[in-house]
Amino acid sequence: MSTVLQLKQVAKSYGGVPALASVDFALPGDAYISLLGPSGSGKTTLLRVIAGFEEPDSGSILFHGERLDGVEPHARGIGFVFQNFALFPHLSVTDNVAFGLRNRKIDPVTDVSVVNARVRDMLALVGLKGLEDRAVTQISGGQRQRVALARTLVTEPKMVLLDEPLGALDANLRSRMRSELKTIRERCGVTFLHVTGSESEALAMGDMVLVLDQGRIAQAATSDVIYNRPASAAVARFLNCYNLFAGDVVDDHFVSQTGRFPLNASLRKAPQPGYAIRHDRVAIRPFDAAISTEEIRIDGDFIASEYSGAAINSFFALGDGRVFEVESHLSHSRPPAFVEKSRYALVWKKEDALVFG
Ligand SMILES: Nc1ncnc2c1ncn2[C@@H]1O[C@H](COP(=O)(O)OP(=O)(O)OP(=O)(O)O)[C@@H](O)[C@H]1O
Repeated sequence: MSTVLQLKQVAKSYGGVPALASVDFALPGDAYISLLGPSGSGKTTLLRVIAGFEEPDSGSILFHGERLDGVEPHARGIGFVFQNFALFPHLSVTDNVAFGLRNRKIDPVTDVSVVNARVRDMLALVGLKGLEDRAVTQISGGQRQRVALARTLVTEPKMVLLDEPLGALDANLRSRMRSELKTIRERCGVTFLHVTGSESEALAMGDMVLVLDQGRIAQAATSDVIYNRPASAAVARFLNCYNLFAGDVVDDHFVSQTGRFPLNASLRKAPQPGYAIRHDRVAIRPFDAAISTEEIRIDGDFIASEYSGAAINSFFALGDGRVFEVESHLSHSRPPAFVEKSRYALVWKKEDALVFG
């Protein structure tokens, strides 16, 4: 697949503090890309640099093989959808969408019948037929999101950047708009780069997921690889589904404050040593249960459980005061009710742990 956008060692600092330390990646055409990172990792800065609202201090950005240095934002052919949608409140749905087309700096469209036809097609594409004359103050949040998208897409950008596009919507609408956005992207065939702080959104939407950590790409891979094989303890932490231990690899053990975990062979190269076991890879057994030689056990005092539809998440206090989480999927069997403050064995297979060293 051809490369649409390539960043090489892009860096940007504010007042001597790096927001982007050194960013390298290449994005394929016709794909949905999620950009995931915690608050302050540089996501918005990265989008602004790609869009041309900020110039990088160093490094290069190539769009369809051409360097973008000094190219004005409106001349880049890159659309931008803002988190708060930035619609004109006094204009109708149609006029909001037409605005970008009539007023763009390069090649504005002045023929009314052409504008009307393009806007009509675009409103149909994003599912807003019938709402053409409504004021944008008289439509729902999800519909406003679609107007913002239509207004960007009508200018036929070669790529679209979306900054937390679902952040302003309620939880219900957010999950509906995930599949809407993916469908709309498939219809128009351009690459979307979607910034989000939500790991579930990033994994659900991205054909490829970029994980940003302290101004660097910590991992770029498919959702499946990111989820099952995070490249570092930092990536595992952002996924919110791993218990993590700091410590060191000593001979064939990982030694942490909580205990010494025997290792199986594979060790992943990473900037920091760490040990990770996914919440749903852990079994909760009675305190007096025995384990096999292939298993690892730690003890924890039950704190509480949280029911979340398809799963129950149970929390345990470890000897060092840390909280350890176990996810039991209800498609297996429902776990018994655990007794508060009672001690249980928390057991996993050696081979299920990820060990970074
Ligand atoms: N205009 C600015 N002036 C000074 N510092 C800035 C500016 N913009 C961003 N920063 C700093 O750069 C770093 C990265 O910020 P950025 O907004 O890109 O992060 P983010 O990942 O988008 O965060 P969030 O998810 O909270 O929006 C932060 O430390 C931030 O304080």
